[in-house]
Amino acid sequence: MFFHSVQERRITLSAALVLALLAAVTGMATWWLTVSQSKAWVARSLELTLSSHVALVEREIREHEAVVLALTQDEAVQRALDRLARAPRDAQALAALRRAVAAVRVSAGYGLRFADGAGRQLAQFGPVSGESQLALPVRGTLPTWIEWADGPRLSSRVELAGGWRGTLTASRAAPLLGALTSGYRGLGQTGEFALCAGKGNDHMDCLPVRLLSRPLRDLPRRVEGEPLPMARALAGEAGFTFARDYRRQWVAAAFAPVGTMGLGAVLKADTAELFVPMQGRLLPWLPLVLGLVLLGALLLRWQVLPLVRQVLVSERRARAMGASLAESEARSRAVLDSVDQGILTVNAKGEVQTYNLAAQRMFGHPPQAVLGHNVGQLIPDACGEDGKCFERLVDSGDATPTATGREMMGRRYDGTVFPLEIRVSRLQCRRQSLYIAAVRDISERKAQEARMLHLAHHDPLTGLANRILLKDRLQQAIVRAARAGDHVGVLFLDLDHFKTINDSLGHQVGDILLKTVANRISGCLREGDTVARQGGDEFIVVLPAVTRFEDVAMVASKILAAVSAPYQINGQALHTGASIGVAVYPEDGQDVDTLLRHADTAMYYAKGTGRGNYQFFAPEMNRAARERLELETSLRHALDRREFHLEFQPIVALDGDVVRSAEALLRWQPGGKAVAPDRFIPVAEETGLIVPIGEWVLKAACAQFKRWQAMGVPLGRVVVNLSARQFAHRNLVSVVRRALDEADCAPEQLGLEITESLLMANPLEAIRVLTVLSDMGIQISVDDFGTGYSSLSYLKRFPIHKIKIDRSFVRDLATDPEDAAIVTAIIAMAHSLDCSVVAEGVETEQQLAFLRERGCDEYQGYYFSRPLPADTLMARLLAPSGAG
Ligand SMILES: Nc1nc2c(ncn2[C@@H]2O[C@H](COP(=O)(O)O[C@H]3[C@@H](O)[C@H](n4cnc5c(=O)[nH]c(N)nc54)O[C@@H]3COP(=O)(O)O)[C@@H](O)[C@H]2O)c(=O)[nH]1
Repeated sequence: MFFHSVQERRITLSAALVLALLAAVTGMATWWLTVSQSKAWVARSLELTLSSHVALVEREIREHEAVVLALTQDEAVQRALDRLARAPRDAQALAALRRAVAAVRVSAGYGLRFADGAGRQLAQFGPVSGESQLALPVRGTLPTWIEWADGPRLSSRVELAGGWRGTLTASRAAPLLGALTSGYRGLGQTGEFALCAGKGNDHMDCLPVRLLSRPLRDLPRRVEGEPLPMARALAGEAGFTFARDYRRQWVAAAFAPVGTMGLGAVLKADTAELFVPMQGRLLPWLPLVLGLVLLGALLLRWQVLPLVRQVLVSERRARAMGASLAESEARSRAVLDSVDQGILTVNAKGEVQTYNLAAQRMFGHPPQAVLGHNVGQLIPDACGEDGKCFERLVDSGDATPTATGREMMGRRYDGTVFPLEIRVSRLQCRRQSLYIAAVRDISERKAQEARMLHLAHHDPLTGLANRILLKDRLQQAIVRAARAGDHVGVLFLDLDHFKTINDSLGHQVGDILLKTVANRISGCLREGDTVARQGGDEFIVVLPAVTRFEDVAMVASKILAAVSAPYQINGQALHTGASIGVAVYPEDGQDVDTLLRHADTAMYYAKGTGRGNYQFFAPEMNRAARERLELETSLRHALDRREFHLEFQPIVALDGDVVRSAEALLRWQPGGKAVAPDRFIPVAEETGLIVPIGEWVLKAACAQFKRWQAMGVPLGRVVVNLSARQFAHRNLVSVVRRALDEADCAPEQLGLEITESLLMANPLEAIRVLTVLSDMGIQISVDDFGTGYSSLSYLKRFPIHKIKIDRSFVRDLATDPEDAAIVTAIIAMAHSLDCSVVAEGVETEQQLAFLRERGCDEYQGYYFSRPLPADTLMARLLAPSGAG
C-alpha cells in the first residue's frame, strides 16, 4: 500500500499541495516580477527614446524656422527684393537676389518663392510645396506647417516687412521626420513613431506611420471611449501607458507633446510583440519548475514520508502515553481519594497541588480555593518566616516518607481549628522540591487522650483528683513551700459509719453521699487547694502555702462541720461524720509518701479517739500504726500457729430461764497474751483473713457442739458469727455444709448470725444465700439489729428466724426512754414478722425485767454469763444448778 494510514495520506497530500502551491506562487511571483520589471524597462526605454525623437523633431523645425527668419531679416535680400520689385524682370536684380539668398547659407534643398503684396510672384528658387495631402500646423515662431506629399516637408510663409512688402514661402523636405515616422525601423515589427496635430477638440491629423503609409486625417482621439496615447500627448501630457492604438491593438506607448508647437508625438509598439521575448525566455523554465515540483514530490515520497511516518508513530505514541498518563493520573487520583488520610502536595513556593477527598473532608475548603493557593490557609504554621513551607518538617532529604509525624493545628473553612498529625516527605522532581504531606485529624484521639488523662488523674465518681494527681500536686506544693519557706497542710479524711450507710442503704445512696461530701469539702477550700478521693470513703486535702498551723486547723474544723451537716438523699435524712488526720510539711514529713502516711496515721488516731474530730500528727501515733501492722503480721500466722480458740456465751430463754444455745466467740492469744476481738477482727476483715479464720470457727464450733452432745450437754444449737467477707464468698454454703458434715451435726443444730448492715448491702443476694441455708434447716439471726437501716419491705422477704437487739439499745433501757421505745418497737416488729427476739448485752435485773415485760424471747449478757471456755460452759450446763 502506498500509504499506511489515513493520516499519512492526508499529511502527504497536504504537503504535496503545499509544495505545488509554493511552486505556483513562486512562478507567479517570478512572472509578476519579470513582467513588472519588463514593463518598467519598456516604459523607461520608450520614454527616453521618445524624448530624443521629439528633440530631433523640434530641432528640425526650429532650424527650418531659423533659416526662414534669417532670409526675411537679411538686408541684402531686402535690397535685392526692392530692386527686383522695381524691376521684376530684371535678370540682374534676380541674380542679386539669388546671391543674397545664397549668402544666408540657405541649403540647396530649400524651395523659395517671393511674392509681392498683391500675391504676384517675384521670384522662385527650387520647388515650393504645391498640392499636399496633409498639412500639420506648427505653433512655432513663424507660420509653419508640416506637409505630406510623398514625404514630409517643412514649410513656412512669412510676411516680409522691411523696405519691401510681400511674402516669402519657404519649403524644404524633412527627411528626418520621414525617417522617424513612416520610415521608422526601431522597436521590432510593430514599433512606430507618430506625429500628429490636433484638429478640433476630438480629432487629429497625423503623418503616415510605419504600419500605415498614408496620412491619417480626422482620426478620432478616443477609441472605445478611452483616449489614445496621442490624445494625451496633444493635451500636453507626457508619460507611458498601455492602451489601445488607432488600430485597436494593445500597445505600450510613450507619449509627449513636441515642445509648445501644438504637435504630439507617440512612440509605441504592440505589447504582444514587446513581451513575446520575455515569455519566450520564461517558458523554457516552466518544465524546470514542473520538474522541481516533481522532484520535490519524489523527495517527499522517499525522504519526507519516512519522517512523516515517524512523526505519526511518535504522535500515536504520545497520544497513547497521554492517554496512559491521564489514566494513570485518574488512577492515582482515585487511589488518593480512596485513602482516608488527607494527602497534600505542595511545591517549593508553598502552593497546594494535590488535595485529596479526605483532606477536603478534613479542612472543608473547596478545592478551587486551595489548589494553587498557599498551604498556610490550611495549616497556619506550615510555613516559616523565610516563606518556606514544610521544609522544617522534613526529617529526611530523600523522597522516602521517613519524616516523623508531628502535631500541628489545622484550620477549617469555617475558621475553627483542630489538631492534626502531619508527616512530610520531600521529593526532588526535575530539580524542584515537592513536599508530600499526609495529614490526619486527631481531634478524636486528642479528646480521648484528654479523657484518658482526666480519668487517669480523677476519681470517676466524684470528679475529684485521684491519688496520682494528688501526689503530683502535693509534690509541687512541697517544692514551692521549700522555696518560700512556708508549710503545706495534708488532711486525711475518713467518713464515719459510711460502711454502715453503704451496706444498709445500698451503693446508690452511698455514691450520692460520697458525691455530696466531695462537694461540701470542695466548698470549704480556696482556689489552689486540692481535694482528692483516695478511694472508698477516704478523702485527702492538700493546702499549699500555709503560714500558720491554725489555718490548717480552721480548714479541718470547717470541713468537719460541713460533712457532719444532715443529708437528704432520695427523700431520706442521713447523718454522717468524719475523722481527719493532719500532717504538715516540713514538720511531719519532707516527702509526699511520709506526709500521706502520717496524715493517715493521724486519721486513725482521730477515729480511735471517738470519731468526728481532727488530730494533728504526733510522732507517738506512729507507734499505734506500727502496732497495727505487727498485729496484722502475726494474725496471718495465727491459724497455722493454732493461736485461736473459742469461748461460748449462753443464750437464755426468758421463758423459764433455760439456756437454749450458745454463741461461739473467737479468741486469739498470740504468745499466750490475749488480743481483744474488737482489735483483731476488724483487721482480719480488712485483710480478708476473716474468710479462712471464719471457716475454722465454723468447724470448731460444730465440732465442739458434737462433743457437747456426746457429753449430754443440753444445748439446742451453737451460733456462729458470719462476717461480710465470708458472706460475700461464693462457697459459703459449701463451707457451712462441710463444717456440719465433718462434725456430723444436723443443720438444725447450727445458728448463723449476720449483721443488719450485711443483709442490706446486697439484699437480693442475701435472700438467695440465706434461703439456701435456711432451707437446709440452719437458724438465721440478724445481729446488731437497730444500728443499720433495714428496709421493712426486704426484712419481710428475708428467711430470718431471729432478731438480735444491739446491746447499745439494751444498755440504757432503764434510763433512756428512747432506747426503751426502740427495743419495744423492735420486739413488736420482730414478732409481727414471725421472728423471735434476742436481746444482747443484758447486764442487769432491770434490763431483764423490761425485756421480759415486753415479751422478748431470749437474752444474752453478763447478767447470766460472760463468754466461757467450752469446758466451763459444759460444766455449768451439766451442773445440777445450771440453767439448762
Ligand atoms: N465474725 C466474727 N465475729 C466475731 C467472732 N467472735 C466474736 N466476734 C465479734 O467480735 C466482736 C466482739 O466480740 P467479743 O469481744 O467476743 O464480745 C462479745 C461478748 O463478749 C459481748 N457481750 C456479751 N454480753 C455482754 C454484756 O452483757 N455486756 C457487754 N459489754 N458485752 C457483752 O458481746 C459480743 C458478742 O456480740 P454479738 O456478736 O453481737 O452477739 C463482736 O461483734 C462479735 O460479734 C467470730 O467468730 N466471728
